[in-house]
Amino acid sequence: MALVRNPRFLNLKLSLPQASTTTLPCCFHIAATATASTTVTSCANNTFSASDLERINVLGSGNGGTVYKVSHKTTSETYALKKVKEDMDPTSRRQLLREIEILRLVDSPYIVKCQDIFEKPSGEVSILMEYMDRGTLESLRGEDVTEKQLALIARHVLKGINYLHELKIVHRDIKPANLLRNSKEEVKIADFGVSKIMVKSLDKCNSFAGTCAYMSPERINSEDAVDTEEDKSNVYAGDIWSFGLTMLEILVGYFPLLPKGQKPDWATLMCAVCFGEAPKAPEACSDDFKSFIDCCLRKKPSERWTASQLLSHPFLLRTA
Ligand SMILES: Nc1ncnc2c1ncn2[C@@H]1O[C@H](COP(=O)(O)OP(=O)(O)OP(=O)(O)O)[C@@H](O)[C@H]1O
Repeated sequence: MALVRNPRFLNLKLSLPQASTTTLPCCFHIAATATASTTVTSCANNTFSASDLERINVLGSGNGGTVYKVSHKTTSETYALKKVKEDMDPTSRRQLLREIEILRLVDSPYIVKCQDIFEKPSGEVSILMEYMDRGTLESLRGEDVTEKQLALIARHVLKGINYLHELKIVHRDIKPANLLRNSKEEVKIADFGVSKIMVKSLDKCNSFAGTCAYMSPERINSEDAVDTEEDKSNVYAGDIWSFGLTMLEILVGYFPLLPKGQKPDWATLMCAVCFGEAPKAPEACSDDFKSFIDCCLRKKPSERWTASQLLSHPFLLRTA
């Protein structure tokens, strides 16, 4: 039984499905003259060299590696450098390849920008990203977030989700730990390790990838939660469920699928998602917020609003 590390911001991870390739994309190769550290491919227009960067401190670490705050020696610009483990298992390697493929595709003010990607001859890969100086939305823990502040956060995240969905990318791991803030009050989506590009319109996306606490009912139990073909093909709705849970969690201050203070475990969580009522905003919240959450957290995927529809919801008008 998987126990949750933190009772407020949950992080129950499950493994990725098997993919057909574990090789780096063709553009991702080391030049013949490779030295200890080589710039391999650039996500943005600028090209960096790893030797131009100076480590300042560790920002955090996840399953795939460690993220450092670094400074560019000449420009003094600050960046975040994600160093991926060298001894990656095939699953982590697939995750990295997916992340790189998507980072090279996306360019939006609502997605954490990838500046460059480096690979050492030893196989160690580093991803240079824009630095988000306020960390993840988990850092809002213990803060009294008002509905107005939340509406601003929600607008940014939804714009990012809408951008991804227009590119036919499903993020599949929207949660507080994957949403980063900066002191310009911007919120951006990060971590594309379990995301998927929907190549064909009939691609299914019900695999168990991501953080299960934030998974929609249809991703946990595709048999029970979907009745119609429309439900089955609406793979993007899973991101809306995770987004709705995340927004509600930030406002109420605890994981909303379980009673406050209850220590969650796998079975309780799965029952709550699949068999319980969809979580609702507390009575004390505004009618607009209650309606917003209701539009995100409908158990049938086809009844959930899309990111584009939610961007016109009255709750967000207070940020316009
Ligand atoms: N661009 C960034 N700017 C500032 N801090 C960052 C940035 N990217 C990551 N971090 C910090 O580094 C931590 C680790 O990030 P990373 O993406 O490696 O792992 P994770 O998302 O927490 O876990 P996992 O990869 O296992 O899902 C984050 O929780 C965050 O605090």
